[in-house]
Amino acid sequence: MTQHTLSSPSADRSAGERALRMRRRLERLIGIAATEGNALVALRNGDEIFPAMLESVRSAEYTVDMMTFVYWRGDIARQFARALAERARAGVRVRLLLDGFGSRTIEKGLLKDMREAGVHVAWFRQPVALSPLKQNHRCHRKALLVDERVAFTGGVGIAEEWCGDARNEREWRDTHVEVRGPAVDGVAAAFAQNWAECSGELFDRHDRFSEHRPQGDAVVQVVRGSASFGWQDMQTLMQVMIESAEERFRLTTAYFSPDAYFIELLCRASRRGVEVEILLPGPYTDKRVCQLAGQHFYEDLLACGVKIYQYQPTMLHAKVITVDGTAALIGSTNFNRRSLEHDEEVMLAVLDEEFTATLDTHFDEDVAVSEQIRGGRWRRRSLLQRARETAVLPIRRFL
Ligand SMILES: O=P(O)(O)OC[C@H](O)CO
Repeated sequence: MTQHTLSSPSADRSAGERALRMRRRLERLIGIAATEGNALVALRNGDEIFPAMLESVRSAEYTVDMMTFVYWRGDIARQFARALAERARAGVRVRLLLDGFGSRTIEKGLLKDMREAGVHVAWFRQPVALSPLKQNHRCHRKALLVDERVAFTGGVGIAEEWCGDARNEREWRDTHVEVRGPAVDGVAAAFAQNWAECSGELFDRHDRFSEHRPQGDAVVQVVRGSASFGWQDMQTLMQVMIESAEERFRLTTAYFSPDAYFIELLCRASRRGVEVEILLPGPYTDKRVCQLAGQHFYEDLLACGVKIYQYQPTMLHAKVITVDGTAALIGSTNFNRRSLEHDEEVMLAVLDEEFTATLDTHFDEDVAVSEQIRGGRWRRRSLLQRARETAVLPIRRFL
């Protein structure tokens, strides 16, 4: 396992200044104020994530808003449907927003049961009868909001693949976060934006617009990515994080296929002395085409000194970044062009050393069961592998 320390006296002295600089860069370039007084809990893998989410739903007294890209099958899909339906029957306003592509294999019986119980279900851009221009823009946000006081976001989809504790290839590795405090509003706004498009309603009498009391010490900015042409806030967020790194930039992503611009930003960071570490899926990946598109850049990255690890036990689906032990990103955004340019996303930028340290510990533990890609060996990869990397190039802007 690689051990890292960031605790030189000068680093300690400047941690607060670095956080403030990062905060001001993000606030002025994205135009959304960060909030203070948030409490966050990092949840690792289905065994921690799903019980926390379900318990929260079951405790709802007023409102439950849930949006997901993936709602597939399995017992966990039925547990969520039952919990949402039960709350709707109890008089809670329950709204469920499903992406028309990502959730197309949901059991129709569950939809029927939820609707009969009073759950408001809406589809985000179902491919049937949708303009081809909109087909490519998916709702990739994952959010659960309960009673305006707690929000969850991260990488998890509702399907049996995410159950368990990453013990084998049937249990995916993922990270979610539970947040309380004023940052809940940012996640709520991400839900409201997509719900309004799909249902025609923005809010109703169940929304209390209650005030938030401080819940903790974390400073959080909630950044929304929205599908459109041109430069996106999500790209600004990534660029600021990379360019603000002074000592260490760590990226965990399920799908790594950015454009050449972001590869160059990573290389530049490494060249100026930042330890850049990238943790990606290995032998178990559900989208080999994305992996190949990213592998096309491995040689360039390795040549600049970037460290690349491939996770061995199962599919790695988390979307987490940490910078200098000071700041962290967590949410729905992959480090690919689909997330940075095409889809609706939501990401928390967290300025909190304790929370960042927890995610760094997860990173260390994941690296311990990963294989590092070595430059010499990678350069000797097979012609077939090289041909496959080249073959996916024409479609990489959609990955
Ligand atoms: O797009 P993500 O990162 O939510 O992952 C879900 C995948 O599409 C599953 O194939």
